[in-house]
Amino acid sequence: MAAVLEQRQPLASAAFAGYLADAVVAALIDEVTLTPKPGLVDMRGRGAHRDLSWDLMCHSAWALHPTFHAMAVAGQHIADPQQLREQIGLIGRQGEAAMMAATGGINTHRGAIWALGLLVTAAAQDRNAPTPAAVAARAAALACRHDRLAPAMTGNKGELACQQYSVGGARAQARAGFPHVIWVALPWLEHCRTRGDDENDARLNALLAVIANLDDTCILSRGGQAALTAVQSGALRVLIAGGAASSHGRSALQQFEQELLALHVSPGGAADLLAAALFLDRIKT
Ligand SMILES: CC(C)(COP(=O)(O)OP(=O)(O)OC[C@H]1O[C@@H](n2cnc3c(N)ncnc32)[C@H](O[C@H]2O[C@H](COP(=O)(O)OP(=O)(O)OP(=O)(O)O)[C@@H](O)[C@H]2O)[C@@H]1O)[C@@H](O)C(=O)NCCC(=O)NCCS
Ligand SMILES: Nc1ncnc2[nH]cnc12
Repeated sequence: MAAVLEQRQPLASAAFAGYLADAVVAALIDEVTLTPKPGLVDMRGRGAHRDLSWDLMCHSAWALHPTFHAMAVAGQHIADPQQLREQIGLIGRQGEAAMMAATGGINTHRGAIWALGLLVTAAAQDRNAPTPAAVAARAAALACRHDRLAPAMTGNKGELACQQYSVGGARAQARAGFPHVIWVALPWLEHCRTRGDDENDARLNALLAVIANLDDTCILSRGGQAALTAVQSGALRVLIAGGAASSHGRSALQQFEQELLALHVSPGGAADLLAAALFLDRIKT
């Protein structure tokens, strides 16, 4: 019996890493497929983006499966937290290169690789504690460690926006334990499901609640502080009007979408955090 268990243990652990990577890809596809999303790529079209499409986002999500799988395996097998942080940093940068190769140089999921990469690693670290808060806390501990192998500056638009507008961006969100996932998106999902919204509307309302509260560097880098303030209050207006499940909320949502298109901005960071919430929701027990 002991010999059988010894043989089965590694198999079960390999299957768990595969399950987690599948769950990340499913969450990314659920996010991009959610329709209608203001300013973002969805089943209707490319929102405020010229170079993205639903097909490309799905292709990119699948191309990242090996990246998320490798991170989950690292989370299972590397006990030293500093070594783990640096290993997933390497895997993450290789994942960004794989994403660019798959999309012909278009940034589809850089923010998602970061957020979901940390979360999938943290989920794999302890399969007995898959609650959203526990996974997010472990992910935050990893994000807080300094990756000595990372370039000092990325030169990315997000980093520049953080400096210019004094916001924390994707890094601070992770280091704080994903507050917009744990305290905004997941409670909104739960609240909307409980009051009887259908799943699509519950997800849309969760997204709007994140948009209303997030310093999204995607919006800042394209439209500056004025655009961010307009977008945050536009999302709040939709929720106050009753949200996506109500007729007033639906008209407010249409108006909000027109505002985003006119400003030519897109809440890409909020979309990543919705995907993170959908991942944690999928794996929780
Ligand atoms: C830490 C990194 C994420 C690097 O971050 P940095 O800030 O240096 O640069 P960006 O890559 O520009 O920004 C980070 C992306 O994170 C998303 N995001 C934005 N605001 C927030 C927020 N407040 N909280 C959480 N997440 C946020 C967002 O991602 C989405 O938008 C992307 C498209 O954005 P962009 O290219 O600006 O816009 P386009 O419309 O494409 O450009 P134009 O059309 O205008 O030209 C898309 O990818 C979404 O995912 C931000 O873009 C991280 O990359 C890093 O350091 N990695 C190193 C590897 C590592 O350590 N990994 C650890 C293990 S996972
Ligand atoms: N649906 C989406 N549209 C545009 N950018 C995104 N980044 C992550 N998800 C996105």
